[in-house]
Amino acid sequence: MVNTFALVAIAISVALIYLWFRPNPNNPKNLPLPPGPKGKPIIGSLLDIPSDRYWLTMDEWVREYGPIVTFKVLGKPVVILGSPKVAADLFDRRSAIYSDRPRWVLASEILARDMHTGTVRIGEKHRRYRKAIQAGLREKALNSYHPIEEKEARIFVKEVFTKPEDFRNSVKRFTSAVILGTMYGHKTASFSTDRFAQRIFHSASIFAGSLAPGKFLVDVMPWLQYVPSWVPGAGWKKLAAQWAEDDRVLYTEMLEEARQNAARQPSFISEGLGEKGYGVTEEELAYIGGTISQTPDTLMSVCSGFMLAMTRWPEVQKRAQAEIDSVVGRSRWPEFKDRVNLPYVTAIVKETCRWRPVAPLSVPHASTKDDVYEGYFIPKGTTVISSIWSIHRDPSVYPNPEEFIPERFLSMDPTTGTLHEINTEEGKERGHHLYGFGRRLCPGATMADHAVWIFAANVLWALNINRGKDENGNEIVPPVDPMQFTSGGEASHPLPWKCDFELREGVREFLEGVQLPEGTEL
Ligand code: HEM
Repeated sequence: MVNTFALVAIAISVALIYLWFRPNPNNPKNLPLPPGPKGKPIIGSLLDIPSDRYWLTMDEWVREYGPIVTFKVLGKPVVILGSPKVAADLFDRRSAIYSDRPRWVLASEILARDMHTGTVRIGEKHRRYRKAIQAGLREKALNSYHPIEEKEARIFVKEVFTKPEDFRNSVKRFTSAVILGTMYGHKTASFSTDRFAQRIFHSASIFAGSLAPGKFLVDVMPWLQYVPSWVPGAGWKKLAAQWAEDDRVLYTEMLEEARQNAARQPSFISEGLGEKGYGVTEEELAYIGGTISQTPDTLMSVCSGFMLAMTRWPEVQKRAQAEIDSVVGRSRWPEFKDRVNLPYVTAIVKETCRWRPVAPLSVPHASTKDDVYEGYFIPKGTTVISSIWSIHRDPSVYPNPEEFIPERFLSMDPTTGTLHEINTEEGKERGHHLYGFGRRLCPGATMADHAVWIFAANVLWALNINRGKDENGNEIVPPVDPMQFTSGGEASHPLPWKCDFELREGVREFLEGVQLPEGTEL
């Protein structure tokens, strides 16, 4: 009897040892994971990732271990891609494998009820949502948004000149007005009085916060979602349910507003309603709109980054103004049609996106198949992060990466002396990777780029952004190191800095012609 038990115990032990150590049939040579920090037993590198500006830690790992790094959290590998080549190899060239998202219980399943285009898992639903967005953002629609974008950029100039102390809210108003106007046909009043503007920023900050790695235990231990909310420590469930309900109400209200505005101002959402729509249900359309309504926050960060760079590098500002004055002149505002003749302004926008990327770690992807890359094994289900911060600092692609150098995106024709846009090899048409990669590439990238460009062109034409002064009247050079940018969440914004706005020649009379929407408080 004892012998039988012993034999069974031995057989089970041998089977378990075999199962534990057996070679993975997809990794018969037992290739290693990409190199990286060892971490601690069981928890791995969980405690090595600070809650503050964690992209800087990941960037240090890239510098130490190379352009592809692995760290582990509770036994699960996370891979960081830290060069343009590696990111393009995996996310673009192997997009069939690397286009899923990790499972986010709080952000995706609870808050977004599995209908957020950016967090939904790869598959039929994701394809349908992307198709809907692409249908809504086709070239004709993007061109029809130009009058709204141009008008809002001029309202920004008027507002910021009148209330310079409140310029951060004016930037928020500009980006909200562009998105709410084009997506819903909504006329945005002041940031503080508008019906939707503050709510979309609030919703975006909760959503971005809920994506922060390790912030909510339920993402590490999904079973926690089934613990009743009266159990000590499960109070987060009530809060999450409230956030989810606030978002549902907001998205539904905005969709209804688009329906009412359809005749006066057709919009992305109104075009998607009804039988001819985009092939999604009305509820899904509301959530697609909801996903997009979170983008004023990221747009605001790029526009503020541009203003900070102009304060810090006045010589760049002057050169751009000289280009604008020679092409546009002083008797009209810059328009989209000028873009082709303003390569230096375009290069400033690109350099802003490269220099201080608003999403320094982009949005994580996940793999759906075991894979081998450059002698390393990457198992199915691995979370793969593109460290845009590191990618935009690869000195072989972007020499002197800490310097703000728009010229890196330009070449000069030696015979005519005219400037032309050039793009870096892996950055393809944009020259940077702010908008991500592959099948998850931001579908709003062109629209976002238009909004930032028209903002930059109009601000440079109308205003000098001057440095603030200290109590002795000396100019304050604004600090621009990474600590001057907010931490946490997915988006990083410049912290407040001192600057002044001065109207350029002949602009005052143009401001009189800028009509402010009803409800605007100046
Ligand atoms: C400066 C502004 C913006 C930035 C920096 C930005 C950046 C990004 C990034 C990094 C991603 C993830 C890419 C990846 O996973 O590889 C993304 C996804 C997305 N963006 Fe944007 N975006 C901006 C504006 C917009 C706008 C204006 C729209 C729509 C009009 C938009 C719609 C989306 C959607 C729907 C996704 C999810 C795509 C997917 O997962 O398939 N974004 N964006």
